[in-house]
Amino acid sequence: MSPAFHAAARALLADPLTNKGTAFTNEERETFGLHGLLPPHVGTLDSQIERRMRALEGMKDDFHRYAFLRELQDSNEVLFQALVQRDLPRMLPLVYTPTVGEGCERFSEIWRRPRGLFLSYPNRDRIADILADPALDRVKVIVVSDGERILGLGDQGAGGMGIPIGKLALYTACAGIHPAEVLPILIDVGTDNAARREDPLYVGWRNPRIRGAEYDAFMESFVAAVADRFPGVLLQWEDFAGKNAYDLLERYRGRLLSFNDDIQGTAATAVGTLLSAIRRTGTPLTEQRVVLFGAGAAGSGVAELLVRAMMADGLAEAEARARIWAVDRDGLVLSDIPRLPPQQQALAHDPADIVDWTRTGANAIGLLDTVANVRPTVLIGASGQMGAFGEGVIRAMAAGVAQPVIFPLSNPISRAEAHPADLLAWTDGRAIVGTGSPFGVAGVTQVNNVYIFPGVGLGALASGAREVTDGMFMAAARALGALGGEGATLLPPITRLREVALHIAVAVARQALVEGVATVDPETLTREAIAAGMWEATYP
Ligand SMILES: NC(=O)C1=CN([C@@H]2O[C@H](COP(=O)(O)OP(=O)(O)OC[C@H]3O[C@@H](n4cnc5c(N)ncnc54)[C@H](O)[C@@H]3O)[C@@H](O)[C@H]2O)C=CC1
Ligand SMILES: CC(=O)C(=O)O
Ligand SMILES: [Mg+2]
Repeated sequence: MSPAFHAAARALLADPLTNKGTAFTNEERETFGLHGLLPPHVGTLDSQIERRMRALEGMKDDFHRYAFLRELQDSNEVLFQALVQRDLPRMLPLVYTPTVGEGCERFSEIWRRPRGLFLSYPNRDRIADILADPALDRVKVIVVSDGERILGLGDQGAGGMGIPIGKLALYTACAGIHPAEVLPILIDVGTDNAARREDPLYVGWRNPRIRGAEYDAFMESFVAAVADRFPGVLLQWEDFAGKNAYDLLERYRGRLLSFNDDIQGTAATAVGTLLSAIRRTGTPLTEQRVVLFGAGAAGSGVAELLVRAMMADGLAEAEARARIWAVDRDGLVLSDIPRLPPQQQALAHDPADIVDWTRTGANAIGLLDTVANVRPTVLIGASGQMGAFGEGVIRAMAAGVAQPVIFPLSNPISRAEAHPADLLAWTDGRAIVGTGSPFGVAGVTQVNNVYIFPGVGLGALASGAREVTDGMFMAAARALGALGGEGATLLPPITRLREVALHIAVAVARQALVEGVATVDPETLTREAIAAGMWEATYP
């Protein structure tokens, strides 16, 4: 064997996209010169899964399981995906929320080998060169974050890369996007998290965050380079903080096929779940009274899609907005509060609306007073504030409604507004509860945008959409809501996420056709055709 042949054999094993480990057959070992590099046993995907499951169960905690699975993904993509897909309810909490939160906080500690791209500010003039890598020729889906608002855990800098990696693992697991077609990107413009910067192991750029015009110029070069290198790529903005989340979405949704998962994906998830919930309670959407706690990207996204859904059901815009109340860090969002961010101005009530409210204090109106006066049928948390839904608030809500719908959406578990078991206890089991992360409490639905983004992405790509419209998210929400749940839960179980993604993809693709943003022949856009394009985790 020539030196080149030996090198090629090693490269085959080193590349997670080609490595089959012990599952290389004897013929393949012969052809590719793998004899000796592998032990003599010829395994199967099943036996490999069994071995990894045993290793996983022997580990001391979920963080180590997360690190183990990341290493497996970096050594053998088929095996990683087959393992994840075989037991999604067990694996999702390990590769995604809640464990991915700790995975981001401790990203530098478990850094082993590269995955995806780090586009750091010092490399701002090299973006096109970096993207030119032929290994990226097949990329169809990008998830990008700048790490500033990682779940409810704040600024994690370069460690935020755990989120694009996790989201894209789910694009493959749920929407069947081939692992060679996904690209996680971390925009490293520094971090304002001093603990990260001062950590000697930190792998990111040790600099306070670049902001303002420099940041905008950097993002502009990034988008221009992506549009040039990957025409038609679907780009998902993820876990950007505050104003950047809105600005990037609005600035670029017409230039790139793109959406913001925290604003739009979360909105479709929450509205879809709510549509399922109201089939249980029997109260129409147009009669719901909704209190949102935390009116940032996720909360305001939910509110705007709710307004749209209520208007579709017959309310005037003002009537819909009158039914939604937002509480943020300065209390009830009112139009006379100075310097409200634009997304909150749209949700603000007139102070005249509350003149006859009973109040427990003279200052800002908090959640308890809001709940006591609005008597909401629905309470949604997207604040990242652990325990914000306390017993008093929940009992006040439950006093006014037979089946309170309560969704503490914040992730990970350490940031949830309430523990679902408490919500059930304080409402004598009457509450209909949905949480962002899985708590393992029977009858509680996981209300997480993983129910939406894989299907929206798949539908947008399948239809060759020129943009991802708000109508496509509304269609996704309705499709999700129509699926309903099993037993007390509102959505299909996690085991069925692949079916859910396909179902949503079909609805999204049809909506793209209706709105005239699809570019493929409508005849070809069948459920069967979309399903046929979904990659299965088996060895070639
Ligand atoms: N379940 C799901 O699918 C999703 C859950 N989330 C979760 O929602 C949370 C928020 O995410 P984003 O909206 O993107 O963040 P964000 O930072 O845009 O919004 C958070 C909002 O909460 C407000 N807030 C902070 N402290 C508060 C307090 N003490 N009282 C009232 N309001 C307070 C902030 O002022 C801000 O407006 C995170 O924990 C995130 O993990 C986000 C997206 C999807
Ligand atoms: C689920 C998600 O996207 C988040 O918590 O940010
Ligand atoms: Mg997110």
